[in-house]
Amino acid sequence: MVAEIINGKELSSELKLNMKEKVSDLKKNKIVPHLTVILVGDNPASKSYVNGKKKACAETGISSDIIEMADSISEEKLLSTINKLNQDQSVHGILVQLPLPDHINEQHIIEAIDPKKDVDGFHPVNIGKMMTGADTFLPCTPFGIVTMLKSKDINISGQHVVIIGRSNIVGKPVGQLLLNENATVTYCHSKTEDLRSFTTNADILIVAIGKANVLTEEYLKPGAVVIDVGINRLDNGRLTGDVDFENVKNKASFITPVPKGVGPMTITMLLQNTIKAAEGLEKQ
Ligand SMILES: Nc1nc(=O)c2c([nH]1)NC[C@@H]1CN(c3ccc(C(=O)N[C@@H](CCC(=O)O)C(=O)O)cc3)C=[N+]21
Repeated sequence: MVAEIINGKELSSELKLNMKEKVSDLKKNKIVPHLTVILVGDNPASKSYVNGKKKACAETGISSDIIEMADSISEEKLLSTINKLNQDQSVHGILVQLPLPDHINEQHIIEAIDPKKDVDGFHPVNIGKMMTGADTFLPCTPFGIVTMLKSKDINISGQHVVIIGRSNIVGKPVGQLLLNENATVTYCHSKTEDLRSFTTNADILIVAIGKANVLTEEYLKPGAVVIDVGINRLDNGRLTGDVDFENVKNKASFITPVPKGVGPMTITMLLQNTIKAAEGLEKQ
């Protein structure tokens, strides 16, 4: 068996066509969806991701701006910038690019963003709503993963999903979203003993380890769906996931590539959330 590839870049292009229409409808009603991204410091990876977001906004007609701040900025200054954006009626979505410098408390920053403008879906209010299955901004990477599975009509209900990774932005919320879809969810992480005993029972395996090419075929049940959330830059400049794609592709039924997998879907779901913010949550 050769796994079918779930191409996140192509799916993103299709979804963006739809979004473009929604944006032009909003513009007819004099609403121009606007995303403001705050970028602190000059981490090259962060800069490149932020540019990707800006480009994707432009493709769909969403207006965006980037506020760049020095690495040495104080937490107070960043908080006051967020406060101004919270008050600004023309700004629908606010995204503070993570990670932040060590002297800034990320949780303080996330909690300062108006939950109605929290297009990352990281605010505790939105996380709480997500857990209860209420309508809210879903965190972009988990939302993208669920959208990819549904695009291929992959059954989630009753399936055993195993997640490797328990971060607040990927592992934990993707488990909640899939639980809401009636999956049976197992969380594994760096302290898990005998990882293979769990992963070889997974119908859907979500890999967010943060190490290049470490997930090989002996961790898989034949026919499993493999979602690779990793983005690792190799010394030769190439991007690769946490999954050893070539090694796994003959044992899985579906697999997401890196690049052109989960990454582009993360950005596309950010656009979707920004449109939702512009439409106003209560209207949905
Ligand atoms: N507040 C916040 N929200 C985020 O959503 C957020 C963040 N901080 N910090 C960093 C991570 C990472 N992230 C990616 C988005 C798109 C690609 C992406 O499009 N990747 C392309 C390749 C891009 C390239 O070539 O560099 C791909 O996989 O095909 C990757 C990574 C969003 N993040």
